Amino acid sequence: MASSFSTKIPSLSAIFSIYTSLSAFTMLFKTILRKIIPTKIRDFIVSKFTDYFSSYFNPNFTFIIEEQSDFVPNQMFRAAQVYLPTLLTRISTGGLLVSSKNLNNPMAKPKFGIPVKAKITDEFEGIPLEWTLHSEKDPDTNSFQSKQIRYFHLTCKKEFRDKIMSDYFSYIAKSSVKILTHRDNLNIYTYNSKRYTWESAIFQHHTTFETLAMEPELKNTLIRDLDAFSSGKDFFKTVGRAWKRGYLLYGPPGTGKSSLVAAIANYMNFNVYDLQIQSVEDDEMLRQILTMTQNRSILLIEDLDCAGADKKKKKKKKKKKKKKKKKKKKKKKDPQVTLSGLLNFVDGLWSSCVEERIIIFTTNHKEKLDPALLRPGRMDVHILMDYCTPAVFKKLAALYLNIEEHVLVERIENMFHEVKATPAEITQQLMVSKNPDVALNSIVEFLESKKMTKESVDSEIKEAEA
Ligand SMILES: Nc1ncnc2c1ncn2[C@@H]1O[C@H](COP(=O)(O)OP(=O)(O)OP(=O)(O)O)[C@@H](O)[C@H]1O
Repeated sequence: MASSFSTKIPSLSAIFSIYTSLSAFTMLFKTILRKIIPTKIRDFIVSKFTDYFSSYFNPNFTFIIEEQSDFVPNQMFRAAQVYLPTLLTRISTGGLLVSSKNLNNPMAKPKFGIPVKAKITDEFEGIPLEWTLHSEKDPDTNSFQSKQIRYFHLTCKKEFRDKIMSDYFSYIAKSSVKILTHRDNLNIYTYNSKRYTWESAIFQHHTTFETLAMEPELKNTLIRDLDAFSSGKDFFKTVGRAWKRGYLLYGPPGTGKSSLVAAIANYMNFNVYDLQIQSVEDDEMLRQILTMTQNRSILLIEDLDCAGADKKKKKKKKKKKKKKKKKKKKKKKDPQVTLSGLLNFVDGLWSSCVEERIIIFTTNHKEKLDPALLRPGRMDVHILMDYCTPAVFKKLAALYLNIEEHVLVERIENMFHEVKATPAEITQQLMVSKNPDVALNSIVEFLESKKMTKESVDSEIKEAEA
């Protein structure tokens, strides 16, 4: 029995020789593989094997939702950004971001946000889900730039993948629209070109259509226009137009253009993106900046005549180009955004990258703007915010002094035929006192002195001409 057992077990030297042959064969095989198969193909095969085995054994499936998709903001990322703060109580790991941006009210309730790497659980029709926000430095930026790439991971069990794809994402999109429609605070954003990002602050401008003095007919027309825009999603789709509306507000300084923007934002419940176009380097940067804005928002470009969209600047630019050929100039400080770059967003292909967008340009000098901007179809509505008229004055007096009538009202209204005053100037006088006699007399004095100054300037001009 002992002898038959010993004959079945190979000797130690036999095992060693088999091991040596196998190792030699493996090494030879590896060397041949390395020599015959190019590195790229080898890596591909290895990664396929790894993917296959890891996905075979991993019961989960992960959706990756990047902030930018093909250089355009990913609407699903935005929807998740709006939706997830409603689930903050379900953060399972990590902490919470706490911030308070309400400069006007330090006692205001702080806002809570999702930190990077924190895990948030959700449940959809009984399916457990887990969200995680990730952020990495963009490998395409150099060491002086700090651009980050952000993306969400949404993980579920593999068997629910199709259900999530078909129903959950549309649920998130709908929820985010609902949340945005009923938001408590509006934000105003300004672009930080060093950090490549829009920075926000709470927008607390109290001007509404109630407190804005405008010709009543003009105000009503504007409100009707905004209502039609707001409920016009299907209409815009049917006629094949992007769901956006452009307003050009023009008129002298102090006539209420900025106040009107605030009234529109409050009426529509839209955030405001206030773009200082002078700080935008070129059309490419403009495209990137504007595609980072959100739906249901106002894009505001103030003082457009100072922003490279006026006729003179265009001519100047041509001259500059010629000069540049002769002599290389130092860094240019003029904005490089071209009119066509701007128009691309007003009515070009890029205008459709954000939905329910209001674009507002303001200018003190409409006559200086390039006619291309004023052509029909470019800015849908042109609104003149002008010097005080009797109707505007009556509204201001009612707002500031709570009066409908006064002996001085007619006198002041007649004075507006002889001397121009802006609503800003009139409100300054109305602030002098809450007593109507004092405040209205102050307006009379102010208008008299303005009239005298105007008359003396006119006579000086006449003398100089003579
Ligand atoms: N139409 C108006 N109704 C009520 N208040 C007004 C109106 N116009 C001006 N005001 C008052 O004057 C202030 C300055 O007005 P606002 O900044 O809106 O004018 P603007 O036309 O935008 O001026 P600018 O062209 O210099 O930016 C406002 O804060 C507001 O108090």
